[in-house]
Amino acid sequence: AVLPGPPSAAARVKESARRRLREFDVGDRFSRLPLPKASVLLPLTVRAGKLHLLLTVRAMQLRRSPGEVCFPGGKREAIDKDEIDTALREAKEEVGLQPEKVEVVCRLVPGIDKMNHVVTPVVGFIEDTFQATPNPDEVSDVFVVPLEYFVKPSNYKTLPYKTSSGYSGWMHCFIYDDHERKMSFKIWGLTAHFAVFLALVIFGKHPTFKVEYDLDNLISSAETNFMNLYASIYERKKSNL
Ligand SMILES: CCCCCCCCCCCCCC(=O)SCCNC(=O)CCNC(=O)[C@H](O)C(C)(C)COP(=O)(O)OP(=O)(O)OC[C@H]1O[C@@H](n2cnc3c(N)ncnc32)[C@H](O)[C@@H]1OP(=O)(O)O
Ligand SMILES: [Mg+2]
Repeated sequence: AVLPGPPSAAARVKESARRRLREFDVGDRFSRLPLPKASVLLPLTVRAGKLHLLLTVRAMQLRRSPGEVCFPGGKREAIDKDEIDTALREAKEEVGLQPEKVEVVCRLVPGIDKMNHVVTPVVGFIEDTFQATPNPDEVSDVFVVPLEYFVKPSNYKTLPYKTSSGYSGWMHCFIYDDHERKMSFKIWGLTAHFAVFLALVIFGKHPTFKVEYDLDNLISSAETNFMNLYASIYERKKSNL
């Protein structure tokens, strides 16, 4: 019999990421919150020995967030049995990614979008050979960014935000220059929030900018931040009844 050889560099990069990600899996712990739901897929791929994230640019004719950078994803539909189903269904619709070509690793702590959807990030590995076929109704472009950019950016600023429920904070804003394609992409808000958290989880080191987490207790501080935001919306919803 042929013995398996040593794992390739790419396989080792994936294995250490997988291990870190599993420690942060929230499973279905946030699945029963009484707010509408959406999911995004955080598609990870290894290129030239480094982890990269695939992102999309939303079509200009979309009603919500036209032209903004986001992950493949969308609102939950009745046929979806969980957050993972939603993310995979949307990724197929938007960029032609076949669900069976995704190795789903975990669900991370959710965020909340402008419309008060609980948005669950689902992390999965995709093949380095994947060629996106953007659905022009929803996606105008697809690009990849080295995951390390989200802890060590060369063009970064913060922007203030305040939700309608009165919760305020800072959001990250990255400009990523894709030198090969001679294009720049602005990644901010909820999408940047997920990308930064993913990079913190996987690399376990301090970023070059300030974050609203206790980095020594990343899991619990991420959950506390989410629950504070959630509580501000939930309290407000109740008082509007
Ligand atoms: C502390 C805790 C954390 C909190 C975070 C703090 C950080 C920052 C907070 C800052 C907070 C601010 C947050 C910021 O914004 S920040 C600004 C930067 N932008 C972002 O980060 C993007 C964030 N948004 C998203 O990722 C998505 O919107 C999510 C995933 C939330 C929803 O997904 P999505 O929006 O993608 O939903 P969809 O894919 O189901 O549907 C999309 C639309 O497409 C229509 N459609 C479908 N099929 C077709 C078709 N064939 N032909 C034509 N049209 C078609 C369909 O009817 C729908 O239309 P409509 O119904 O919308 O009109
Ligand atoms: Mg979408």
